Amino acid sequence: MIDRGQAFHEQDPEVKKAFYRRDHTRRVRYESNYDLLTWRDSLIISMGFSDHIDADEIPSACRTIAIEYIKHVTNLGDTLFELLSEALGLKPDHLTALECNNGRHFICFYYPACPEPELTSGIYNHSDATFLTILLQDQLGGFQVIHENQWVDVQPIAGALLVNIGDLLQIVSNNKFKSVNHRVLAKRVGPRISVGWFCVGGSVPPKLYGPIKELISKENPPLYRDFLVSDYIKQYLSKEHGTSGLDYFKL
Ligand SMILES: O=C(O)CCC(=O)C(=O)O
Ligand SMILES: [Fe+2]
Repeated sequence: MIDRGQAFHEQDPEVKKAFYRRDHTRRVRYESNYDLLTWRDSLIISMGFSDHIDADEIPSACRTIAIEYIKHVTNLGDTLFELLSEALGLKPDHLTALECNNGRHFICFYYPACPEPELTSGIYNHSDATFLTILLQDQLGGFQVIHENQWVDVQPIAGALLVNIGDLLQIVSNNKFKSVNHRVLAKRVGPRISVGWFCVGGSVPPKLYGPIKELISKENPPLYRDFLVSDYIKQYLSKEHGTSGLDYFKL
């Protein structure tokens, strides 16, 4: 997947141009220098509105492997949601019944070598506005998480996947799970390739989420108000970089 993702990003710009769009309703799109604060390009396949992927829409450089990868990572996500449900003391299908595994986005990132890495970042400090994120990274390194107020390198391990809890899972679990702040450093060496699988929950028709009722009691009152994923994302995007939308939904 890493090799074919790199192959897509290293094609002639004329070929990539066909996928370049800023229209977020498009299911397959290529973004370059999206917000100028990040030193990376992205190939996005959104399955947010429907699960069906039209193979012809996916760039031929990575089509076969991307379809295969999405199938496997979606299965893995389903299994993780079962385990996470059980860890909360709920039935295994609880989180999938809430459609936390829906609203999936596959993104293949390309972080080019950067001549002045101290002036930018691969992706700035943030937590994900997702329920769950599964990442595949190459061997270059640069991914860091905050641990005890310090940035700690997450060393790549060949064949390993990185799983991050996102803000939305923190809310529905009423803080039993915590989303993690992370970033990717820009580097003089590159490119770094990573592949993310993000799921932001059911949004068609819009679904109201909030702390799971079974986790609420007199001793554990709800810490957040109910919200629509679209409202959460709107709030998240309106914030300064490095702050999540969690505070806005706190009771
Ligand atoms: O590229 C990576 O390894 C992480 C990307 C990331 O954190 C994000 O896009 O939210
Ligand atoms: Fe992230």
